[in-house]
Amino acid sequence: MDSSSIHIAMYPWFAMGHIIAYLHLANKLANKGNKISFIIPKGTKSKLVHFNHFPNLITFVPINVPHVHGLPHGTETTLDIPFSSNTLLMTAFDITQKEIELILVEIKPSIVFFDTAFWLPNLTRNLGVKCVTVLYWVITSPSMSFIEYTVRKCDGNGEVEFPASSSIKLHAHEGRVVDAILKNEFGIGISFYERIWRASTMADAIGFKGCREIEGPNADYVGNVYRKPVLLSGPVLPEPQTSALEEKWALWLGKFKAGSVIYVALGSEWILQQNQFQELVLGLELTGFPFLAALKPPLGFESVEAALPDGFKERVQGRGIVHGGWVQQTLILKHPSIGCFITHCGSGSMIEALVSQCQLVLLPNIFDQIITAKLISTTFKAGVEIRRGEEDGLFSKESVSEAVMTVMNEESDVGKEIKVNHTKLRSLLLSEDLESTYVHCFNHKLHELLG
Ligand SMILES: C[C@@H]1O[C@H](OP(=O)(O)OP(=O)(O)OC[C@H]2O[C@@H](n3ccc(=O)[nH]c3=O)[C@H](O)[C@@H]2O)[C@H](O)[C@H](O)[C@H]1O
Repeated sequence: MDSSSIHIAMYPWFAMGHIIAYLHLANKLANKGNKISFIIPKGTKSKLVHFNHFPNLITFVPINVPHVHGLPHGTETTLDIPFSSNTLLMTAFDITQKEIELILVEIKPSIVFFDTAFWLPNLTRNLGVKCVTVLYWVITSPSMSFIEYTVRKCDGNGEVEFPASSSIKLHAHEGRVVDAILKNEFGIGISFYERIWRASTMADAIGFKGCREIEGPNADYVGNVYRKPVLLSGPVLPEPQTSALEEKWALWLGKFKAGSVIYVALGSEWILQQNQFQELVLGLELTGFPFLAALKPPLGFESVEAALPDGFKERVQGRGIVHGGWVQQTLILKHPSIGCFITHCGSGSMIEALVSQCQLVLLPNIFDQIITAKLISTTFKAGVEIRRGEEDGLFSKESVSEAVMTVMNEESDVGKEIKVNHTKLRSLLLSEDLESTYVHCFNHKLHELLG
């Protein structure tokens, strides 16, 4: 490798949303001539190869996911388990410390990117070579700064000025989700926030997927709180996929007029309870629009078909599909028939949503998605949240239908406003030099970290 090239190792949390986002970043950094060693569970590589655009510069390093009591055998990522089991997978993730140390000693990277492995920086102290660690969050900086401010506001030592743009008001049910981040165990004997705090304290620098033009000074706030250098990679837009949309979806979507189909996907982790699953699909039926919902079967069900309301499949025959498996989301969002995307606001899906031409309906689940939904719906008015119960956070078929009809009625003031504001964000993200400038500066800062 020439002197301008860096050997970077990456070890993201075992969630497809993190792994895919890291691989998108790996492509951008490989495009700058860097060599990437991408450490992932051995069976997960097959799901990723078509995302890898620089096979000679990005090497997948397979590891075994240790078995932890309570985890189904063969579990590798959060895609394989209900959200409630994520803490067990995080325990397995923490047990990989020894294997990770052996890998790092062998490959001797100059920089390691990580996100929840708070113990990783310590492993790099004994490699015999200078090795810098970057805590790289794919969770948005407004979400992280909100959490940090919430903790400090409670501690009464919010000495660092909090970005006013993020003064976000949460509903009662949302507040409980945020509290869970601070209190619930995520891996043995440690909360998710404690994990964030240790990782942020131990890392040499803190990176974010995002840009100040959208997220404001939130990344700088987090850097100030931890007194660490902050690196922003920009939005890290997915490289065009090398594969084509599966024929069955291309043919089915091709039956409908442009902009008329609702696409629903809630990321790789969210498994709805049956009652909410049914309210969601009944809400789609109520809209009268064609729809494609890619959802995981509700808890306790082997298939989405088994969980559908009575008579639903017959009523929507030819107009609506509820699919229980993985779909090529970025390619579906590009299809001209898709006019509305109901998204859970995961950071990967949100970027894909913003660069799409769909109207956006927002249905967040976990804490960072809640903050992202507020940013898009309230700050930018580029999407509409589905109304939910203040205390229980439940939505109804009526509230699903109401949100879709609001954005799909482009004659209405709200529909027009959403479209105009979304187009502004899309133009910003796709503007000629935004991403290239961020990636160039990010790469330059990595060199600066190496001294
Ligand atoms: C960072 C963190 O990752 C988590 O991952 P999750 O999978 O839920 O969501 P995304 O970030 O949208 O990631 C999901 C990724 O999987 C892709 N996809 C998903 C479903 C499908 O059927 N086909 C696909 O191609 C999608 O295109 C996206 O790139 C949490 O959300 C968290 O809130 C988020 O901030």
